Amino acid sequence: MTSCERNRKTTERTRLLAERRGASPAPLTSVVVSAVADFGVAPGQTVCAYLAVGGEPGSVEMLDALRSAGYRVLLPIVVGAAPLDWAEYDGSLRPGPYGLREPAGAALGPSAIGSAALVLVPALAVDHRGVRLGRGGGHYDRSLPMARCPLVAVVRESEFVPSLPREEHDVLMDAVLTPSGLVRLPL
Ligand SMILES: Nc1nc2c(c(=O)[nH]1)N(C=O)[C@@H](CNc1ccc(C(=O)N[C@@H](CCC(=O)O)C(=O)O)cc1)CN2
Ligand SMILES: Nc1ncnc2c1ncn2[C@@H]1O[C@H](COP(=O)(O)OP(=O)(O)OP(=O)(O)O)[C@@H](O)[C@H]1O
Repeated sequence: MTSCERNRKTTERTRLLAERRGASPAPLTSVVVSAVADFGVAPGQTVCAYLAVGGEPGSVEMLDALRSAGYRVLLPIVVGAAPLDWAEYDGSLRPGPYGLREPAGAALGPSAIGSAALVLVPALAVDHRGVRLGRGGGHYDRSLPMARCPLVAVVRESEFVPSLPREEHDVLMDAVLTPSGLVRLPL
């Protein structure tokens, strides 16, 4: 990856974050439950999810819908530049860094992502090959290699784009979920 391509990532991030500031909320409830079922994940199995911030699609209602459908829901905990830690979402949350809210339950360790049957990955954009653009901390790139299940990026329709700059550490997504539904990748 050249510094020119790295700059492209930064430019894309700035553009996408600005677009999100004017976007209408996308709480995603039933479409998420359908997508998880579409991958054959059964009630009782574990789904790694996230608590939406800064205009991301998703919501607390999305997490509650997954729990109501019988899934065990894990949420990420940021621990500096280490891989993400995880804890079960039991309905209680507490403030975390970057304006995030985090699960209040006991931390399970970074390897807990290995117990997931599906990971919902927050993203600013994803391309037709499955290349994901995140917020630039590398948190998911350090954690996703420990997952052994489908990885589903969650974005708005306009954030599902033909091509994004790709670095060697970027982990490819298996599918993209938008408010319109699930698309398997690569296209
Ligand atoms: N929902 C969510 N959780 C996540 C991520 C993410 O992208 N989305 N991350 C992906 O790696 C990690 C945390 N990284 C993050 C980095 C920056 C900001 C951020 O810019 N926050 C805004 C505040 C947004 C708000 O208050 O609405 C800010 O600090 O200005 C958020 C998360 C782990 N958890
Ligand atoms: N597996 C990894 N091990 C160590 N460093 C990594 C790894 N993956 C990414 N990084 C570092 O993290 C930084 C940000 O990477 P990148 O721009 O791909 O983040 P991102 O995917 O947009 O962010 P996030 O995953 O937090 O949403 C880069 O400096 C990169 O070198």
